[in-house]
Amino acid sequence: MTDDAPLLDVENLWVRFQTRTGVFDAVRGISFTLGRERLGIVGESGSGKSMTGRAVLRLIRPPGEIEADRLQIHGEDVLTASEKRMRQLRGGRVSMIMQDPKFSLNPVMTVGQQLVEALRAHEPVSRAEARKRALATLDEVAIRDPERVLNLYPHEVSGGMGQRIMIAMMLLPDPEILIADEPTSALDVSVQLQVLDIMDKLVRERGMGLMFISHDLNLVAKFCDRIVIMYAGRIVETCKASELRHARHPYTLGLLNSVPDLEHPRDRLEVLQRDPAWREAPSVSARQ
Ligand SMILES: Nc1ncnc2c1ncn2[C@@H]1O[C@H](COP(=O)(O)OP(=O)(O)OP(=O)(O)O)[C@@H](O)[C@H]1O
Repeated sequence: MTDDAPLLDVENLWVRFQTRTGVFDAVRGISFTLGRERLGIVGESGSGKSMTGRAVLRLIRPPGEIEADRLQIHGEDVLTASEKRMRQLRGGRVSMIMQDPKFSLNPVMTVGQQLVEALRAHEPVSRAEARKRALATLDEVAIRDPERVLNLYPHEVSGGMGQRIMIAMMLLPDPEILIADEPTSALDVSVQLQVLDIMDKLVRERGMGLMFISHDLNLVAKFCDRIVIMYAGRIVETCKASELRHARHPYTLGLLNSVPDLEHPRDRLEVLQRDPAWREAPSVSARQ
């Protein structure tokens, strides 16, 4: 590991699946880096966002295959790491938050048991110490009465609280990188922003790198420092969030215009027109 290495360094990443009808490339030669910043990965369904996030942790299940010229977590090669090492990295240095906490939390263990186990899997701490840290972290994600919540089972908590518990669990081992894959899309709109705010605050305070995967370009623009736009497994455009208004690619413009805006309602929403040439254009590099 070298200290000046980016937290994530990805060059020419491919994710491919052998299917009955031939080879399908879900990610087609993308390159990006992640520093201590909030990087948004945006694109429509099927554009390869989730596969990119999963590939970083080598979580692509067979028959899926990963290929890359470089795939490094803070200077460490993911492609050649042992499975044992990958288990240490997952949930240790790199945490991943998925869409729906109900599927990520174990239904037959209390919240407290899961938080304690999650921490003890990565650090040799006593149960008492792990419990203390779990309580402190629940407090950080704005959960009132954390003592009571530790004794609850996942079905006894609301979606918003479940997702905050997941965030607490992922942050307990103090990761350097957080990969959040549509972390709030299963939540009510009112709870979404609350959960995002908490995540944002923690990422900033801890100086972590965040890879935020979402189909919602407007949300990502508010919440991230830098944006990568994916289409058909490639990066078609990348820019600072603050410069999104200068975006040029018609796909990016289409994504910006294809969502309803309550402040500026329009009679008709634009239909995203696709040009077959976008598929074939070379991927843009989002390395810094
Ligand atoms: N086991 C598989 N075999 C073949 N193709 C697959 C397999 N798993 C995923 N894919 C394909 O890979 C492509 C990229 O999927 P991915 O989940 O990364 O998209 P996404 O951009 O995250 O979309 P979503 O927002 O719907 O999750 C999709 O077209 C999907 O159908």
